Amino acid sequence: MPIKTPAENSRIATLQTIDFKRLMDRDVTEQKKLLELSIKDGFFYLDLQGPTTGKILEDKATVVRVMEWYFALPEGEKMKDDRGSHTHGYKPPGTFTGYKKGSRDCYETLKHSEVLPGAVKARSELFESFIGLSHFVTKNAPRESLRRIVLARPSSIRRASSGRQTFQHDACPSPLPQQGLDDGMGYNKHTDIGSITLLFTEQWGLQLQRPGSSEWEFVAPRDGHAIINIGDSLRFLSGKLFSSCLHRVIPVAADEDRYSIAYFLRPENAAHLEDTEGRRIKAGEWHDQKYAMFGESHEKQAMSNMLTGGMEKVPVTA
Ligand SMILES: O=C(O)CCC(=O)C(=O)O
Ligand SMILES: [Fe+2]
Repeated sequence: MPIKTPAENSRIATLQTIDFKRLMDRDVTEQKKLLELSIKDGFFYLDLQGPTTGKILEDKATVVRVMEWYFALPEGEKMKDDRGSHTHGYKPPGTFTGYKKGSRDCYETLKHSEVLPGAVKARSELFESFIGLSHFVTKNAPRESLRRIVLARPSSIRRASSGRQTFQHDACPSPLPQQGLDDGMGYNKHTDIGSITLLFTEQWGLQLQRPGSSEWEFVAPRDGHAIINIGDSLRFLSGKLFSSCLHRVIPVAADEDRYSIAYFLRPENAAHLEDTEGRRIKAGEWHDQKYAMFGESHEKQAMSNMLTGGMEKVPVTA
């Protein structure tokens, strides 16, 4: 089935690409580019084509097929994996706010951090391989390069980190054709909590707002590439040098469900951060408080900088 694209007059983000292999080879030009992009955009493509990383792309395609099967299960089946947790298990749609004021999200997720959720245990070999590769890709290339370059601020970037894989499905609610696309709920604007997010999606829907801009731009899905974005924790650890770019997901087609896979690399819970308000806070506390905020009303969210990581106030960089 052809992939649905946004309306013709939509803005599409022009994002730069980092080559994974060059980063692994410690190519200084690529490291410099990564640093510049982390400061200016906080969002870029990661080219994963080639013999070293081909397996992650192969695994990803299979994982998407398993997700199509999983998310089509009856709600009661999926709820068996609901742990009421932000780090593992199933999260039903409507737990968070949607992108439109007053709406709830249409996003259901299956999260894995230590133990594979019951429903996908039978595919443990596939999931373990994919998760291991995601950790390798985020930790050994972007994070290591940033750490090496920002040696003037080595403190917490050097800390151990952990990761979590999230399998996501933006469900097309069944009465949507009657409601019209505008009522679709997507995923409300936010910055990511952790250090680095590795995102795979074959479909449109993701939008970003460049630091300092108020325009939403679509991020085009690109074969052979992951989308990387810097999260709040790494921005805080860099002394707010890096950008944790604001993004959201909106429905693009009334009759199309959307799938994405995110690997969230984050600092260990005990790492010290200084947040948007200058508060000293541990990474684990920032994680828990921000996740709680995702569930609050739009009014309450608007009263704090937490969801947007303070990025709405960052002036445009040249
Ligand atoms: O589904 C997507 O493309 C992005 C999801 C996202 O922003 C998130 O899970 O933090
Ligand atoms: Fe996100």
